[in-house]
Amino acid sequence: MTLLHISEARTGEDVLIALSDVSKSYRRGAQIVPVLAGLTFDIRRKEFLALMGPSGSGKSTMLNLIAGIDSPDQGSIKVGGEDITLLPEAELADWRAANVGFIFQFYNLMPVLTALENVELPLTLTSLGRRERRDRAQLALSLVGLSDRVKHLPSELSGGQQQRVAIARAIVTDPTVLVADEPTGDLDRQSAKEVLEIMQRLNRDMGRTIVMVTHDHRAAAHAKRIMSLEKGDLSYLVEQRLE
Ligand SMILES: Nc1ncnc2c1ncn2[C@@H]1O[C@H](COP(=O)(O)OP(=O)(O)OP(=O)(O)O)[C@@H](O)[C@H]1O
Repeated sequence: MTLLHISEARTGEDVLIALSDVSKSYRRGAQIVPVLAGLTFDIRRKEFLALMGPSGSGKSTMLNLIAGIDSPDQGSIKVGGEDITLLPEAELADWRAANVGFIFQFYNLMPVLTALENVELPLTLTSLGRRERRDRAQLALSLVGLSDRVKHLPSELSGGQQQRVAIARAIVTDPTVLVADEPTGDLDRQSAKEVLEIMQRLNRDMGRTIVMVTHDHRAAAHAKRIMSLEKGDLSYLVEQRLE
């Protein structure tokens, strides 16, 4: 394991996501709070990146920018060569639906829908027919080991199982990138391990690009690369390569 400065780690090869001079501040009353200041770094295709750092250091902000949920004040964010900061809001929403799979800490499943219906939901925005949607949702659920739970409601599933349904929902549209914000934050150690092993498999065996925010070193150890966003010096990132 080596520790190196981010600028030395940039190879330029097979870059999927490129942040260039990205800054973001929030306004709190009359005060402007800078969160990200001139951040430049790349995420390669098929990367599994864990983003760590102290509370309030801007991890979720950065994830939201990469996912097109939020826009920077300055700088460009290119995903697959397309600068998403230039897209108007309506186009950005379409871009997100087609390119980003979200995994949240508290699963965000629809309580009145079954596991299968939850996974099918993002496909209702596509032109796929009913049969095709169902087949894809079933396949996604089988990839997370839940073929025998398709008809269960979220309330009939454990936390770990609910998060696996959420992962199936995130991959069912075949997105360009999976973003996960504290995906194991609400899980016991065993369920967390199962969820992380599924994410690892999606990355290693299926070439999924994953960006995961986590506080947990055990969770981060499942990634291929760990970056730490440091409070105080917001543009400084430390990278640990785990390969
Ligand atoms: N919508 C918002 N309006 C105002 N301030 C915000 C907003 N979102 C985030 N912030 C502030 O920006 C800073 C970074 O927040 P962010 O959620 O990105 O940090 P984080 O590293 O993910 O923290 P945590 O680990 O606690 O989730 C914090 O000081 C937060 O209070």
